[in-house]
Amino acid sequence: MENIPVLDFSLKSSNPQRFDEDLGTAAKGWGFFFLKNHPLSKEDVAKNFTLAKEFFHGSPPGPEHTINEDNVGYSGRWCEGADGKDDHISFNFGGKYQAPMNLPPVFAPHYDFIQDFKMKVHSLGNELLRSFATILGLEAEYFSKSHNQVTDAGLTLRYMYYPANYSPENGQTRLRAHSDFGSLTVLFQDDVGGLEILSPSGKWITAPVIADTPLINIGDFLEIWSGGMFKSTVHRLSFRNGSAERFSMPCFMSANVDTILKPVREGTLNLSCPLNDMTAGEYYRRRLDFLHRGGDASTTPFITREDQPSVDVGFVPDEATDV
Ligand SMILES: O=C(O)CCC(=O)C(=O)O
Ligand SMILES: [Fe+2]
Repeated sequence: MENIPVLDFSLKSSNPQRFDEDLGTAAKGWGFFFLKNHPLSKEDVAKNFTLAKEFFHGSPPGPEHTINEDNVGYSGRWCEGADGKDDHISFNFGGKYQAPMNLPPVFAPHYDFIQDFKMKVHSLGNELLRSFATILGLEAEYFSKSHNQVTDAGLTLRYMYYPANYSPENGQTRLRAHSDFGSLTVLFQDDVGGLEILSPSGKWITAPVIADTPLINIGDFLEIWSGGMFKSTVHRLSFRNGSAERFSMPCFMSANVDTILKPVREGTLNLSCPLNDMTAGEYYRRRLDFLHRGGDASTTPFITREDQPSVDVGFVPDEATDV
């Protein structure tokens, strides 16, 4: 039985070398890990879920799609992907700051709270980026200095809702197989669970839910910078977990828009992706266009690795195993 690693963030101060070793093993193997003893408060996380619930229960699921190019706004049911068939709804608070008066009434009074929470998740992400740089033999600030939350791309907070009475006949998936296209993702989920992850041996595994313990995964940028050493692992949600509604909150950390996407060491890229020194901003924009604005798959950068299926362009229907 394969298990997703659980890392202890308290080691980062008490035994940093051990923490970095564990992080390196997790990043090279699964590309996913749980993080216990992290600095984000239960109360803050719970408040975000309360806001998300109030918003999604209050506005009827519909096809409206108002998400803008800064990744801010509402993305309606069956709207995402080239064929628009994934069954979920989301509200994104993109990296750039948004004026509170443009927010839906449920969120507007909590503008400061949401911005503050994004800053806290971003600080945690930067701590992890310092470890990733150290693991690669780079100065600790190598990655974190190109991740600015206030002046640049920063962190996108996404509230996600998977309705209970979903309709597989309308779409095939709740969330199709994909890799995340930023630097790293911090995912909070409710106790329904159901996220499926492609394991190092190529099996779909349903991730367990561990209370107060976010799941963190490597995104495409870190995979590229590390020359493919750290894995940006494919994950999905399919229609096999009963009919319970589900809420989740992924937080996507991205790099400053002008950061070049190429391996930190010349000639080490062991994955395939049409990059040509593309910037992080351009990569992100093209993947967002594909997701939200019917972008052309042939001009969208997707990573392919020998051990992972081609992603974002269809459903991979084989069953997952619970762990
Ligand atoms: O809802 C989830 O648990 C996963 C969300 C996710 O993978 C994404 O939005 O990229
Ligand atoms: Fe994802």
